[in-house]
Amino acid sequence: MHIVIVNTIAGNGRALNILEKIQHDHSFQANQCRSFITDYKGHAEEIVKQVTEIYHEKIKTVIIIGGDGTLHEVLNGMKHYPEIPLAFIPAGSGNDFARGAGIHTNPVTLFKRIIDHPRTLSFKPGAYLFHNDVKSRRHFMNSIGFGLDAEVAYKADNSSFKKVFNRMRIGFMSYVLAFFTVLPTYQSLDITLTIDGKVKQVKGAYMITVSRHPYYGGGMKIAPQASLKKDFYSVIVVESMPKWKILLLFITVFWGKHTSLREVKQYKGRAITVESLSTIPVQVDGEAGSCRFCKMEIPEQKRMVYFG
Ligand SMILES: Nc1ncnc2c1ncn2[C@@H]1O[C@H](COP(=O)(O)OP(=O)(O)OP(=O)(O)O)[C@@H](O)[C@H]1O
Repeated sequence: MHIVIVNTIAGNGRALNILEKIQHDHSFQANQCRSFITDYKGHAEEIVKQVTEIYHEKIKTVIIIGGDGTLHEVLNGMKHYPEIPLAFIPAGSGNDFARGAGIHTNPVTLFKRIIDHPRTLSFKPGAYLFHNDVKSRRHFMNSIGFGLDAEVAYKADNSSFKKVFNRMRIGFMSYVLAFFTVLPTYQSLDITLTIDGKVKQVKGAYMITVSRHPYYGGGMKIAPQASLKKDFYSVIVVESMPKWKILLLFITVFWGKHTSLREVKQYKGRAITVESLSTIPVQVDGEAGSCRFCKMEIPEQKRMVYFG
């Protein structure tokens, strides 16, 4: 049995169009595919949790049609079943995971290949927790960012212009606009950063990003050296710099050239902790919130992803 999870609002309705196309395909009808449509935020995670608990022995693949937010939910909904392969048909507005994993194929062809002859990628997602409580441990597959990027993600998600840009298929523009709104009043961060046991005091940083692959924010190449094939994180620290230089960073990041700026430092590690005396903005796979502590580790278990 193949489980297909569809987020109706992802990519401004693109996921639903893709579902309609693949439902008419012979592979869908001939291969015991059961589709589930999300009705609200967090629903994908609930559906997958229930379905995998009941049918885990019968499920061949969980196929997601949606954006990175849906993938994040599904990854966490089935974290107790790492042996069940995941497949991702990108239909969001940002689709950074698809970029990082090299998924480019057209959706119907991708679906057929997932069912018949999938190529596989075996990778370790990131694991994170906010309260040093292992029960609250969750997974992420793109990045966790602290500071400016999280503030921008929050602003973009809660803006009226996001829907307009998504409808025009230029979803990244909502981040561009949010960036220019947030920058003038943005306050930098004082953070204690620990990478594999080595402690660094980071004063006046604009942001710290911990990545599993290079992309975020709808195509910005924030961590050019990160790769899903490597079992460590790429950590980018943007130190204090004049605001005009932040603009330069914002332009060059689309090509991954921002790392040549003196204030941009790159590190790598398997166990990362970010701590602050005050509450700081954080984004996990694009979902914005706040925290004072975050621990990120590379888990033991790998997750199999099918793609075309
Ligand atoms: N029916 C629904 N109504 C409202 N929100 C939903 C519904 N179904 C899913 N969601 C939420 O929609 C959010 C956005 O979904 P998703 O990230 O998949 O799409 P996207 O934002 O278009 O893509 P990307 O993250 O790649 O930019 C997720 O947080 C998800 O929980």
